[in-house]
Amino acid sequence: MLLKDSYDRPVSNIRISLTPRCNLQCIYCHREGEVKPEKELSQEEIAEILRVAAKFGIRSVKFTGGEPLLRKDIVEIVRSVPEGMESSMTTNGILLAQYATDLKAAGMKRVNVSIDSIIPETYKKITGHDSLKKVLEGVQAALDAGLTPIKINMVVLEGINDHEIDDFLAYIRGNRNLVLQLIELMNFNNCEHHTKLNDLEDSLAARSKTIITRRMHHRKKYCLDGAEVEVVRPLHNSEFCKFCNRLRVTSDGKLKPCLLRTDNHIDIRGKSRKELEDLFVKAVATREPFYK
Ligand SMILES: Nc1nc2c(ncn2[C@@H]2O[C@H](COP(=O)(O)OP(=O)(O)OP(=O)(O)O)[C@@H](O)[C@H]2O)c(=O)[nH]1
Ligand SMILES: C[S@@+](CC[C@H](N)C(=O)[O-])C[C@H]1O[C@@H](n2cnc3c(N)ncnc32)[C@H](O)[C@@H]1O
Ligand code: SF4
Ligand code: SF4
Repeated sequence: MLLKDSYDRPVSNIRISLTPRCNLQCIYCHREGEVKPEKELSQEEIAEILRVAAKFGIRSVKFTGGEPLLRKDIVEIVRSVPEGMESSMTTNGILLAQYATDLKAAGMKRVNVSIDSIIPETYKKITGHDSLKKVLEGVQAALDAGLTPIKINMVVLEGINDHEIDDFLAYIRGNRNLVLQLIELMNFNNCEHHTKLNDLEDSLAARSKTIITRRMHHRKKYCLDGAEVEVVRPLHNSEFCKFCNRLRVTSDGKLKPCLLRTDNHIDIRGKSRKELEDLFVKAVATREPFYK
C-alpha cells in the first residue's frame, strides 16, 4: 500500500541525490534544492533507504545529484536497487560512455541526459566546459546499451538556446528511443534568461498528432511526426504540484518532501530500520503542494 499525504497524493517514486559534486557549472543549477550538504550517504545507507522505500510500495527510483556518475560506487548502488523497483538516472552524460554498459548490466532501465545546446560554444557558455562531444558520445553509448527511452533534458533559456528547439527536434526525430524534454527554468537566482513555456506548448499542441497526459505532475507529452516532446512547467503550476508523487533524499541523508522547501527536511542518518520507517511516514505526512 503506497503512503499518501493529507492532499491525497500517493508517493510512488523516490528521487535520491547521490552527491552534490559536479563536473560542470551550469549557470542556472538548482542543485536539487540542497543547502550546504554534509558527508555523502554510503552505498549501504542508500541500499537501506531503498529497502524501506520498497516496503512502502515505491516502485521507481531516480538517481540524481550533482553528477551521479561521479560516485565511484555507482554501479554497486544501482545493483542494490530492490527487485521490482525500476531505476533511472539523470546525468550530464560526460561519463556516460564509460558507464553505460555496466549500468545496464547492473539493472538500470533508462537515463535522462541533460544537453542544453547542441552548438559547442553555447554548450560551453551554459555549462562552463567544452564537453558537448563527450556528452553526445555518452548518449550514443546509452542507446547502444539499451538504457532507453533516453530523455534529452533541455532547460529553455531565453536569448541563449531558445532558438535551438527545431535543431533538437531534428536530433531526436526518427529515433523512437529519444524523447526531448523541454524544461522551464526554475528561477533560483533571478536569472534574466527565464521564459514561460506557454507559447511553446501551444505551438507543440498545434503540431501534435496525439497529446498524452502523464500521471506524474500531469505533464504533457506531445507526439509530433517522428518526435516526442515532454514539457516540464513547474513554476506557479498548481496542477503540477497536485500530481507530485515524489519523495526526495538529499545526498547527505535527509528526507526532503518538496524540491522548493528547505524548512522541513528530516535527517535519517544513523537510524534503526524501525526509526527509518517511522521517519518515512512522517516525511510523507508533512508533504504539501508548494503551489496550491
Ligand atoms: N518543481 C519540481 N521540479 C521537478 C520535480 N521533479 C523533477 N523536476 C524537474 O524536472 C526536470 C526533469 O527532471 P529529471 O531529473 O530529468 O527527471 P523527470 O523528468 O522528473 O523524471 P522521469 O520523467 O521519470 O525521467 C528537472 O528540471 C527537475 O528539476 C518536482 O517534483 N518538482
Ligand atoms: C540538478 S541536475 C542533476 C543531474 C545531472 N547533473 C544533470 O545535469 O543531468 C537534474 C536536472 O535538473 C535540471 N535543472 C537544474 N537546475 C535547474 C533549474 N534552475 N531549473 C530547471 N531545471 C533545472 C538540470 O538541467 C537537469 O536536467
Ligand atoms: S550538470 Fe547537473 S548538477 Fe551539474 S551544474 Fe549542471 S545541472 Fe547542475
Ligand atoms: S510539491 Fe514541491 S516537489 Fe512537488 S511538484 Fe510541487 S514544487 Fe515540485
